Amino acid sequence: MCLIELVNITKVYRGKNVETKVFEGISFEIHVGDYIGLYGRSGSGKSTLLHILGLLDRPSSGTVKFKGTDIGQIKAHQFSQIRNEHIGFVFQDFRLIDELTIFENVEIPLILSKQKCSKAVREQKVMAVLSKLDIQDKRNSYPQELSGGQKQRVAIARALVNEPSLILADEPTGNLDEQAARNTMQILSELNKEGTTIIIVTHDPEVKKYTDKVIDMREIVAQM
Ligand SMILES: Nc1ncnc2c1ncn2[C@@H]1O[C@H](COP(=O)(O)OP(=O)(O)OP(=O)(O)O)[C@@H](O)[C@H]1O
Repeated sequence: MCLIELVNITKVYRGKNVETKVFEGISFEIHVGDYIGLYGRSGSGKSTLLHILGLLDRPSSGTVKFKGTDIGQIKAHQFSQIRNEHIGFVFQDFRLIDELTIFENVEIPLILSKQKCSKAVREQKVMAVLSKLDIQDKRNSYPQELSGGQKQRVAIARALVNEPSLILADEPTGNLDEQAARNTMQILSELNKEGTTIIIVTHDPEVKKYTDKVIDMREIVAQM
């Protein structure tokens, strides 16, 4: 089943003096259950593509369909609603909020979700993902009190709490030592086995051992 369909996508950044065409006329599909590594050299457009797949940005032209819905045809608030409910993000620098506890950080997507749930349900959902990621004992700690690997587990818990169809991970192992990186990749593999579609942007060749498919930016640009 097709989760995301990109048809004839072009992305051009128009600055004051410079116009950068990142890619032109690319088409491909992401299927439910895919575990994809997105590779390419620095500046090749990986983040740009990830932002389009994650509904953080729109292409300059072409069609993006998410679960069959043409996202070019929907209003801005629906666009962010689909993103909130269906997509979880994991970043290299974790992006946890320092002023909030681990519990509160993981609770954020539930508070932002349009499908409001009670405090008791939020508590139950947050504790379930914290336990799944084996970080429940840190619920009252603050991000700066955790190791890099623990922070990334919290970030994965936050990405998961809304039970998204898709997880997009931008260099998730980039700030981790070898052990924590392996642990993070094992967690993502488990989630994929449980049915979550995952796309990982990476420079790390080790990640290829885990993913099932590769999107190489060189091939995408070669389509142009
Ligand atoms: N907001 C922007 N405005 C103008 N140009 C941009 C913008 N964002 C990215 N670019 C340009 O688009 C191209 C692709 O950038 P992008 O960040 O997608 O690459 P990347 O493959 O993710 O790189 P890296 O691995 O270094 O993060 C680059 O030439 C970059 O300068």
